Amino acid sequence: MRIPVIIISGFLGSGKTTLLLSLLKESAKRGLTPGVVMNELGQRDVDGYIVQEHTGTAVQKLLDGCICCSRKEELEQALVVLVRRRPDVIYIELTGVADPAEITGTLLQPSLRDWMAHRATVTVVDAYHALEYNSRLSADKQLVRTLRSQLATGDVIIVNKSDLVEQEVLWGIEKMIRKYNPRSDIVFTHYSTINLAPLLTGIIPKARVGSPVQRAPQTFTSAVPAPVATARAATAVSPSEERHDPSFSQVAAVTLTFPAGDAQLDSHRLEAFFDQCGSSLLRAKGHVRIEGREAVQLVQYAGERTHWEDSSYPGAPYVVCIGMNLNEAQLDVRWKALFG
Ligand SMILES: Nc1nc2c(ncn2[C@@H]2O[C@H](COP(=O)(O)OP(=O)(O)OP(=O)(O)O)[C@@H](O)[C@H]2O)c(=O)[nH]1
Repeated sequence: MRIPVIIISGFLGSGKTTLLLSLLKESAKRGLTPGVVMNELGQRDVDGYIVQEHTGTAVQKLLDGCICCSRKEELEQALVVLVRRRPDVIYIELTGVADPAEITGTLLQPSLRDWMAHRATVTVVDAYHALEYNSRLSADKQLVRTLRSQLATGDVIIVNKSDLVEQEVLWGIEKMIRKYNPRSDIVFTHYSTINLAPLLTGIIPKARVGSPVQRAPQTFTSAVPAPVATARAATAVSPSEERHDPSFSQVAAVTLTFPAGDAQLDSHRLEAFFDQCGSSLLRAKGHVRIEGREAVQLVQYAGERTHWEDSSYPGAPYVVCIGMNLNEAQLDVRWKALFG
């Protein structure tokens, strides 16, 4: 039986990793061994660390560029490696600027097509920004096309962060989605909480192949799932080589590091730093040391909001900023001033 592949697509900060974490927890609950491929625009593996920290799942990481166009061979190689481990299901989380149609094409390569089969593409939409992105990103025609393709190719479209908008906005988003995709399931969520059963129905652990397939409800309408225990699996990390390919579209990532020593940041100043970047900053994330806080902080800036969380990240602190036409030199000057 070919390994089912679920592709998670959606723009920057929409809630893809949040969905992946739910899928991994649900997989653990079902006794499934998942294989995970994650792609990051930046050089640092922020999301991969989050996944390992929360679920202990082995992750194939492809950093510093988008696998959708220029780096398809790397995805193919990563999948070939994964297949050898015989996972029950494979999840591929794309960068926010990747076109999922390109990835389904890769799955049909001779080296892969006998081993895996595309099961579904789930596209996550950020309800807070969905309606304004068309105009905000209009200077980047390639990106606008990609965002439309993310909608057009989604078998399931999750309109996430619905807690941040009014009902009328959700209706507007539904109308926009239907323009590009008349057939997908559309689910309105917060924290990407959907009924995962339709995605995972029929996928059974290898050890149980031959036993009857469990029936599951066929609707995506979700209730909040009960907390589940997550299995700690062996962690296999494949850091990518340092590469400097241009990102797909005009969106690019800049990595900012801390000065040597025990430098710490003031959390309010870091939030102001993000805010002052204006609309050119689409996403920022990293692991930082913050004054007055014992634990390393995972900082996430998405949708003009900054979220903080304790982390056990052991490495050198950093922040990855992702945006359109970011002025790297200016950013660097402002960043250094934070430590003054
Ligand atoms: N208010 C709110 N925040 C959310 C929701 N879903 C996710 N977030 C937060 O939004 C931020 C981005 O979520 P991620 O799941 O990392 O988004 P992503 O699409 O994986 O981001 P990138 O891979 O960096 O593009 C995190 O701080 C999440 O906690 C939601 O429904 N409501």
